[in-house]
Amino acid sequence: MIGQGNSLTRPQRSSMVSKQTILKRVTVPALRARKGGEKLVCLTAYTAPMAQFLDPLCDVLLVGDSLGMVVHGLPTTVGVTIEMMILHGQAVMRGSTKALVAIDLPFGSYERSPEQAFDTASRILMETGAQAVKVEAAEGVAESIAFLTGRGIPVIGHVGLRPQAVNLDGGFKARGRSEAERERVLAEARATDAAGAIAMVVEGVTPDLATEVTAAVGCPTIGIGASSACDGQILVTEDMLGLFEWAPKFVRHYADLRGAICDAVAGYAADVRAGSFPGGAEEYRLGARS
Ligand SMILES: Nc1nc(=O)c2c([nH]1)NC[C@@H]1CN(c3ccc(C(=O)N[C@@H](CCC(=O)O)C(=O)O)cc3)CN21
Ligand SMILES: CC(C)C(=O)C(=O)O
Ligand SMILES: [Mg+2]
Repeated sequence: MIGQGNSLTRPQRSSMVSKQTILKRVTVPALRARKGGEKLVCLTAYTAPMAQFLDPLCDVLLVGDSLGMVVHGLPTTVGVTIEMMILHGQAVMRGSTKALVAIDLPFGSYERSPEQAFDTASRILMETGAQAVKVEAAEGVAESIAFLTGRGIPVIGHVGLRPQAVNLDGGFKARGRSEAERERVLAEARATDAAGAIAMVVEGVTPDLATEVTAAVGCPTIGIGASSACDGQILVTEDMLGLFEWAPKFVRHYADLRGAICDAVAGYAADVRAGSFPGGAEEYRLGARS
């Protein structure tokens, strides 16, 4: 009954989903329509302020499970939890209005069965308001993609280098350098597409394999370390900004924010030690209001 719960008795403008709220974001059909057309611009986002910067410039914001490594200092993405994805997903939704927001299902939260995948995906969409989830799509996961799609949940696939399989692969290894591998990635991509995925990330593959995958599937491909043959590109934002301590070979650095931060902090430290910060402009005065 409306009016029973505290959260509904005093509606907050920002959290009430109006017709406009959903319509002003990039929609799933609009995303799908970009196949072979204008390139899709995608980046990861984990926080509200970063989402605010990126939202006007991007088609898709991905709350990637890379946040475990980039923000939480984990060695791989295997330790990321559903709760972490929800907390960061909520922050990104608060900081964005226009981009389609998709959230990675973390390791262990979807692989067992279509039912497990549905429970996790529906919970994540319900608690964040995001539009889509992303799954790392080994061939066996295609059944779950179809199960979710058939029940109203848009799914983005992720083929090629699958970071959640790092323990099996013995590292983050590029794909498509042998014929057997090429066939496996192509099979994963075809199964993901046939299951109804709205798009798929293609990670860490050779340019000819990226070309072949992009031609073989009906949904847009979003490349990361997969050449310009894909229908769009994604990078981890902290990598392209030069904020993360290491970066894969496929990253281009568009800024050196580590350098900028170190310079800024060195300046602050020097001023504090010299007693020159705070100065007059940064002090409160008796009787004055500002
Ligand atoms: N900061 C960050 N950026 C990412 O792109 C990223 C994450 N974290 N975490 C999750 C996954 C892991 N990813 C990675 C991590 C390392 C390599 C890497 O070192 N690759 C080797 C390729 C080795 C080979 O040739 O097979 C490289 O030299 O780039 C690639 C992708 C991509 N994702
Ligand atoms: C790099 C993208 C595709 C990703 O899966 C992540 O950030 O977790
Ligand atoms: Mg991921």
